[in-house]
Amino acid sequence: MVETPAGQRVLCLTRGKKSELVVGDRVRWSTTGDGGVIDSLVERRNLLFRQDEWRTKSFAANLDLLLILVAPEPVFSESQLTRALIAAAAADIPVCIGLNKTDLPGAPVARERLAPYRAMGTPVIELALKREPEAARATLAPLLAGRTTLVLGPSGMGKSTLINLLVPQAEAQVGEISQALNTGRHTTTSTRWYWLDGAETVDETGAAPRAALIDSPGFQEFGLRQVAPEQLAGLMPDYAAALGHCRFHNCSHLHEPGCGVREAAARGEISPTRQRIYAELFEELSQKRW
Ligand SMILES: Nc1nc2c(ncn2[C@@H]2O[C@H](COP(=O)(O)OP(=O)(O)OP(=O)(O)O)[C@@H](O)[C@H]2O)c(=O)[nH]1
Ligand SMILES: [Zn+2]
Repeated sequence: MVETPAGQRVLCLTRGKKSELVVGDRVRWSTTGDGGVIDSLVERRNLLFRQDEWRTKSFAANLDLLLILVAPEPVFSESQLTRALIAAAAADIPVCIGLNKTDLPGAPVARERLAPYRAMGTPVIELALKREPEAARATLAPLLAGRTTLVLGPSGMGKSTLINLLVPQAEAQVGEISQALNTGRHTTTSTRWYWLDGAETVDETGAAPRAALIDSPGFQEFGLRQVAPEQLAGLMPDYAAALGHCRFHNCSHLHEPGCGVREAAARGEISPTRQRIYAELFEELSQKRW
């Protein structure tokens, strides 16, 4: 589906067998009368994707912000959060963590788990999308204004609630959480683009870029095979801040003597959980590629 600058939506075919197009792409296309055909892709500003051993899965292109939703319940995986942050850093996309459901009793623990992220400079906002929708709207408005934002989050964190709050006409379904499994059902099955109204700002040229939200389906695995192990530390802000003091230039920061990163970690500048995730990722990304 291609949208013209005038806002008309045209159903287009692609040339060739397999389409590599993703939501957020800009394309050149020709009309075929009742529809259109996509001729070419305009070069992407950025592309957020995950990659495992077998395949690459793109989320969306040309993003201004990645908003990662987490919540006290279901308990979010710090490994998944970190993977999303690393993928965004690798694609040069600004990030923000949204802690939702702050009305729940587990909020202080979740807030504590996010402290290392705040400390390393990752913006964290607090939301209670269901309980305090107007406050959530006020918190989100300046963040989303004039930008294209991809909302990412494991199932059950409140993605659909957020879309429904900001895009009243969206028929995004709000999934009822599966209490028994302590996991949400996957109710969002395709990536969708929504224009946001009422969040307009004027840029330096006097134009008012419209705000847009992209809703993507939940995911189980977040492969980072696009990242080489030696790139990893540079893409994790707490690790990156400690770089430049290792005895060996190709230090893995795992076991080498004279490692400035491990010294920083020993001083408490890198959380134990982040150290564990780094070690796991380093190992995973060092495995032989087929
Ligand atoms: N207590 C509380 N519950 C919330 C809040 N926001 C959302 N929920 C609930 O959390 C559950 C999951 O919310 P959804 O918006 O469906 O989550 P989702 O991330 O879209 O999940 P999927 O549709 O499974 O991908 C629903 O039962 C919501 O009512 C909140 O601020 N506080
Ligand atoms: Zn080191």
